[in-house]
Amino acid sequence: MADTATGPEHPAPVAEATGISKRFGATVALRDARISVAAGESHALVGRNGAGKSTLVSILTGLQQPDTGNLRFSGEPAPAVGDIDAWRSRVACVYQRSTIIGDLTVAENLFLNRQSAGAVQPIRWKQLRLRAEELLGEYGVAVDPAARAKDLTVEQRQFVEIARALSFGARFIILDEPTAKLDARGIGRLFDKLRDLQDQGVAFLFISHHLQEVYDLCSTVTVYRDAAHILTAPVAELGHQALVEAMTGESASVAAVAESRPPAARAGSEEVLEISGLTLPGACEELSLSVRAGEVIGLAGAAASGNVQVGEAVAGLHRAKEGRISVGGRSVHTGSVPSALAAGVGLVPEDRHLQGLVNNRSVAENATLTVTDQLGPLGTVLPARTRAFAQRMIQDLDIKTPGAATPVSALSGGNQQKVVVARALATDPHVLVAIRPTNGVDVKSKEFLLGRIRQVADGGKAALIVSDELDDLKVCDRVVVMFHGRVVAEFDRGWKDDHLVAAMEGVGTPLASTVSGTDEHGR
Ligand SMILES: Nc1ncnc2c1ncn2[C@@H]1O[C@H](COP(=O)(O)OP(=O)(O)OP(=O)(O)O)[C@@H](O)[C@H]1O
Repeated sequence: MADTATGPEHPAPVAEATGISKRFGATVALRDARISVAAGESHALVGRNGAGKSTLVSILTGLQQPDTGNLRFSGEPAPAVGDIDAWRSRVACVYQRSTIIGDLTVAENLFLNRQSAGAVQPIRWKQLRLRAEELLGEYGVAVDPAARAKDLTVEQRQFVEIARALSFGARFIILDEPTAKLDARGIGRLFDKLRDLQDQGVAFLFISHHLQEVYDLCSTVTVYRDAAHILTAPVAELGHQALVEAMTGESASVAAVAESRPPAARAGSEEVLEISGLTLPGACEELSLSVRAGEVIGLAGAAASGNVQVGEAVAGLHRAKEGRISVGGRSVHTGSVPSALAAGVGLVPEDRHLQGLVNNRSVAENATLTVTDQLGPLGTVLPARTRAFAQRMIQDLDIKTPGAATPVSALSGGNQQKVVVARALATDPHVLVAIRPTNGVDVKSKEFLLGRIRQVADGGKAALIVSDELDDLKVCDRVVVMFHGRVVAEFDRGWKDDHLVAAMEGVGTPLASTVSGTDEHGR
């Protein structure tokens, strides 16, 4: 920004970073990058997977030191490394993954390490709870201070983290993909809260791969590409196409996946996946669904709909109380992962951290975990074959990594997700169950991933995409919508966004109706 004058009329930016460079070994994560967030501003930071966003966040929050560059908060130099309290009073970050401790109560989490006035004074639990109640009340967060943190919803947990940040005095909060695990209503409530806080002078740096959220929430946007700052502009002056072009450096149309019409499933083709009368306690009741060879079916639903559990059950992760799941006509023992694997089910799990990756292992090992039997004779695993196999996947899915031997933990979030998808595809599954497969993946890489899932079906297999992301669902031949454990609607290709969203929210579409037509893009 050209105007750097400060004073009562022009307060210094709450955060300003200039000339920031950071390397990890041979990887340049940031090159002479910059950002400036004004007081009370809602500023978006966008870029493709691996562009350097999370690295910037770790520098802005004092977790990592830049190799070069300057960092100031409200005009003052950044605190010394390790002065945690000083950093906390300037900036806080709400991550996609929780930083609060599940076994502690909300009150304990809020006042962790500051329960009592002095080291020798005992903790007064009742007082702690009252202070927590007061604090949560002040920021309008309706959460019981006595509740265990692990029992909170993602949304409640984020609100607690925001309240905790504000209570340290921070007036600058970074949100790193905060909506990734929220459904539409949860996102709406989060945005309402952020707007309230913004009215009170709190500034945000908002990171998201959902560009519509940038338009809905932010006034300014900064784009990083290949470790460098590309532009900063008022959101209102930058159209969607221009924003994507800045992110990708290409002028290609962004809507390639949505607009490319995949071939319809072959009429009369065999049923590859059949779910009949499935009851999973607490998740779904008497649910039936079938997917034919050549089909990609969407199983849509909001957070409590049960769609994720149904997908997981197909992969053997949940035992059914009643009902049957069969793949290629063969029954799968519900609750048995080996049985599902043997039947040819591949899974992209919901949480790549909990169910997906082995962090300290290489990209090659992670990508080939499911196919070790193909990597050498008689139970041996040949490193050269593993590398070659992984190399193909790295190219196939456009995974940004220095090499196949790089530990998967050194990859950016979106590239880790691609490794998870690569692993599921490696087995050449008969049925691919992909749960929110493009979570954390940038707009361009989404095309690759969804295109690859489409190819599974086009090759005569079947795919089930379990998601509430409209972009994920647009590649599907048919979308089945669940609400509170039951199928409430079914949409053929060409559905309208608002109809599908309404069905996921449990309004509108009557039970089992089939809705089709032309969507707003004329498809
Ligand atoms: N600890 C690390 N060790 C080695 N390389 C790293 C490390 N952290 C990040 N990198 C590399 O730095 C680059 C920037 O990664 P970063 O996580 O900042 O990207 P990002 O823009 O946040 O991506 P995403 O959208 O996928 O989250 C990537 O090439 C990544 O592999």
